[in-house]
This record gives sequence, structure tokens and C-alpha cells, in this order.
Amino acid sequence: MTWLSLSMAHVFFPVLLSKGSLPLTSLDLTTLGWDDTFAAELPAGSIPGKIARVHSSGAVVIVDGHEQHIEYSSRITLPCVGDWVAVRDGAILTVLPRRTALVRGGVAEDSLSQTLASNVDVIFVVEPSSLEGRRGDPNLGRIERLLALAWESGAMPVVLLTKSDLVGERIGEIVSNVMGAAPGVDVHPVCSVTGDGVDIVASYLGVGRTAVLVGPSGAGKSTLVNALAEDEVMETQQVRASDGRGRHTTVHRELFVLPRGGLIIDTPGVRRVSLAAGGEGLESVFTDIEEIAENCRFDDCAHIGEPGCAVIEAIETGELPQRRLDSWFKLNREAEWVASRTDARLRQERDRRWKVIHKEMRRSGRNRP
Ligand SMILES: Nc1nc2c(ncn2[C@@H]2O[C@H](COP(=O)(O)OP(=O)(O)OP(=O)(O)O)[C@@H](O)[C@H]2O)c(=O)[nH]1
Ligand SMILES: [Zn+2]
Repeated sequence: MTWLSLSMAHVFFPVLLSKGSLPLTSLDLTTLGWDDTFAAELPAGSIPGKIARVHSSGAVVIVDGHEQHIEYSSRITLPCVGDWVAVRDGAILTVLPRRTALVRGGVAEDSLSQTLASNVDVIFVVEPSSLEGRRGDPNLGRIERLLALAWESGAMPVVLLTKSDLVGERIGEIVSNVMGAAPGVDVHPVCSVTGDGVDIVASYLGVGRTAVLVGPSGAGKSTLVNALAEDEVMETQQVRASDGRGRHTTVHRELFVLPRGGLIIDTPGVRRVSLAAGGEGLESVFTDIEEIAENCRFDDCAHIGEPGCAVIEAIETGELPQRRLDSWFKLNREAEWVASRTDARLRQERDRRWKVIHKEMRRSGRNRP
């Protein structure tokens, strides 16, 4: 089978084909991020495959330098984009252990968490510099929430403020506001129209490195992928003029090999992101509050009016914005709720398991001579 006979390849890797100059070995294992640690996990007799796109019934997998659609067989853990899988006889045998995983919580009460992407090195938290149509600055709460997920993933978060052309000189002030919500995280303005800042984004990537873009619909993620790919690889949306809100264009998560090396994964805009696990990432998002709280008189100070509370004092002096403390309270409450829900689910599962074991014991007891 030749490369060009694979019509799929044109859909998923138009960069490689339309550029023409790139060697087909661009899909070799090293480019895709394969290394000795993954190799050590590969079951004997199987070959590695990289998940480029997932559907409900199967996945597009890069195997042996080309793409292949593989339907899931029963009993495998469902892969996500970025996963390494072991492939044998044209089937996915198993998903190799994930080095990092970006997981979001279920949106509905009973829905399960969802892994958006795995084995990424960098998570670009994408937020528009200006919420056009609704006239406003970046949504700091949304950035904090996505940063919590990003820190939990094990990958390095970076905040990108897209569409910097729309805010002109105000960009400096906007960046510094966002930095206040993202201690210890790099914050970069970027404009995919003029290309300003695109090189800085590219500098986080290189051969074998993978980044994922997360952010609301219409933030300009796909446009940025195009700018990085120096080509039109993603279909971008036209924002409706009436309210400035975008329609969802990115339907499937997709993985792209960039011409200058590195992989980038685009995710569909997320309307509502809930925290996934117990909110361990929150500590990293709110290091400023954690630091100030070390000076509270009581070790277990809840910062709700106790005497000698350093956090409240920092609010009064203006060192800490009230918004930041409110956000910290809100996300911590949510994390507690998620944790209790997870606990309840674990308890349920344990009860169910015991029921099965008891039934089995009774049955085998009856069968005993
Ligand atoms: N002015 C300006 N507009 C931009 C820029 N980047 C993207 N846009 C516009 O913003 C709109 C949304 O861009 P997309 O790239 O489709 O947004 P997205 O984040 O991929 O959206 P989803 O696929 O729904 O998640 C499009 O009309 C783009 O042309 C930019 O740097 N400046
Ligand atoms: Zn306190």
C-alpha cells in the first residue's frame, strides 16, 4: 500500500502530504515520542501504535509509519489521543501506561471522568485576550480551573492569550492580570493573524515533544495549530457576527506532526470543565494563598474570620485580590464534592464486589460434599 493511496492520511496529516518536501519518515517512532521507557512496556510479539484520533467504535492509529483505522475489540481500556498502544495482528492488544494524562471530571452528576489526551509534555491553556462580543477580559476563573487539571496531568502548563491583536496596548495589563491567576506558569500573548508570539509557542515543542491545546470554543486553538503548522490543517470557524460567539468546529481530537518537529493535539472547545480527582492540582494553582496562609496564627485556619489570619490581612492590604480567594474557596468546595462522590462510588463498587464474593462463597458452600 503506498502512502498516497491512503486517503485517510490526507485527512489527518495534510501537512505532510501537501508540503511534499517532508520525508515520510516524519512518522517514525522517535518523532512521535517513543522512547526506551515505553519500549520496556511493550508486550513481546506486538508493535507500537500511536493513537491519532478516537471514535466511539475505534481509533486511527499510526502503526509502522502509516495510519490505520482499528476497531476496538472487547475488553481493552479505551484509548485516548496521544496513547501508545500495543498492536498485534491488526488489533489493539493493550494501552501502554500513560506518562501523563489530562483528565476532566464528568459534567453530569453520574458521568465518569474523561481522559482528553495522554503522554503530553506541555499543556497550553488557551484563553482569548478579549472576549469579543461580550466585551471582557480573559476569564481568570476558567484559567485557574484548567490549570488545576493541567497540574494534575503531570505535564507542564503554559497559558496562551490568543487574539492579542484585538486588545492593542492593553495586552501588557491583561498579561499581568493573568499572571496573578497563574503563579509559576509562563503566560504568553499570541496572535495567529500576524504571527506574533507563534515562535514562542513553537519553542515549547521539538522532535518527540507533545503539546495539547485546551480552552473554550472559539478561543482560536485550531487557528493556532494552522499557524504552527504553517498551513491550513484545521478547519476554523467563523464567529457569528451577532453575538461574537463561535460554533463548535473541532469535533474530534486530533494529533498533528508539526513541520519543525513536535506533536500538537487540538481538543474541541470545552463548555464546562469540572475538576477530575481530589483537586490535588489546586495547591499548585494557588501557591500564593498557600504561602500567605503559612503566616496565619492557627495551623488549621480556614481564612473565614479567625484572629490573626494572614490571608484576610493580605486581602485588606490589597496584596491578594478578593476574586482570587473566592475562586480558591469555590474550587476547593468543588474538589471536596468530587472527592466525596468518588468515595461514594468506590464504596458502592466495593459493596457490589463483596456481594459477588459472598454469593460465590454461599454457592461453593452448597456445592461442598
Ligand atoms: N482577531 C483574531 N481572530 C482570531 C485569532 N485567532 C483565531 N481567530 C478567530 O477566532 C475564531 C475562532 O477560531 P478557532 O481557531 O476556530 O477556535 P477554536 O478554539 O479552535 O474553536 P473550537 O474548535 O470550537 O474549539 C475564528 O473566526 C478565527 O478566525 C487571532 O489571533 N486574532
Ligand atoms: Zn487564615
